[in-house]
Amino acid sequence: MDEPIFKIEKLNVYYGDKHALKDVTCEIPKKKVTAVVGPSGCGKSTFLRVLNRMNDLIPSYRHTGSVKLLGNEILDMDPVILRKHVGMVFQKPNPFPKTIQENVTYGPRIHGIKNRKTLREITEKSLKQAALWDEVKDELKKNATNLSGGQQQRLCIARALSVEPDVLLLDEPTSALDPIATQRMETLIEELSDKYTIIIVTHNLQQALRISDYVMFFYVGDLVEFDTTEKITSNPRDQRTSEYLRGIFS
Ligand SMILES: Nc1ncnc2c1ncn2[C@@H]1O[C@H](COP(=O)(O)OP(=O)(O)OP(=O)(O)O)[C@@H](O)[C@H]1O
Repeated sequence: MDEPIFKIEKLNVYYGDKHALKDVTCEIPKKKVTAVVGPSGCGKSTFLRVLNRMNDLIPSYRHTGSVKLLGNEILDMDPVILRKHVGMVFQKPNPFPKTIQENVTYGPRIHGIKNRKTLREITEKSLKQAALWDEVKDELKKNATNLSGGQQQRLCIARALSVEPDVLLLDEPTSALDPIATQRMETLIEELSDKYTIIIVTHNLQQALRISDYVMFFYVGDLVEFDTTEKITSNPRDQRTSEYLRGIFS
């Protein structure tokens, strides 16, 4: 296997006394789709949010152990730089109440890009990658909040892609979308995985199995099993994984 994008060793996460992730050790492969699954409250979102330090602002939060992005300890990195490499898209589409173009160029501007032509090129490239360009190319100056839910979510993907990250973290990105928008998003995720590492939390097990190359199964803070989707579905090692996949609990 190539060098993993994330190397995680003995990661323990606490919110006050709550031990939310227990001794998690794993390596996340580059340019693959890894789905994070498990019952409610097992630590999926916590795990995802560790990876770009989104939990840092929670006063009761602390973690021990090591999380390395391409060999660099993320706690030693400037969070702004970390988040340039590790973008995130949330459950509910959350475009800024600004124009479509301003949404996409927000990140590049923060990172010092001012040239208008360059910003226009980034806008087009990012919107094309997010499969939204054809729908919005004539209305880049319109307010993003007028877009449909599915379009807003693809705009959030374009906004994340505009700073050329290595990793996209997706936290239940389709749970607020209708079935057609969900299907478009799934196709998009598959396309993007040629260029980006994608780590997706989803409650929808069928979706996880459809779109992922690897599956991580968490249960009450433990990483019970992490393997290729094929192996996990055909021959899970742990009985809890097998029962979860068979829908015995959810
Ligand atoms: N800000 C917080 N403060 C205290 N406890 C928290 C906080 N966020 C999460 N937890 C707790 O940590 C555990 C893991 O939560 P997390 O949200 O990561 O689970 P999850 O698997 O993503 O759940 P769900 O599928 O319901 O979204 C839960 O017991 C939760 O109550």
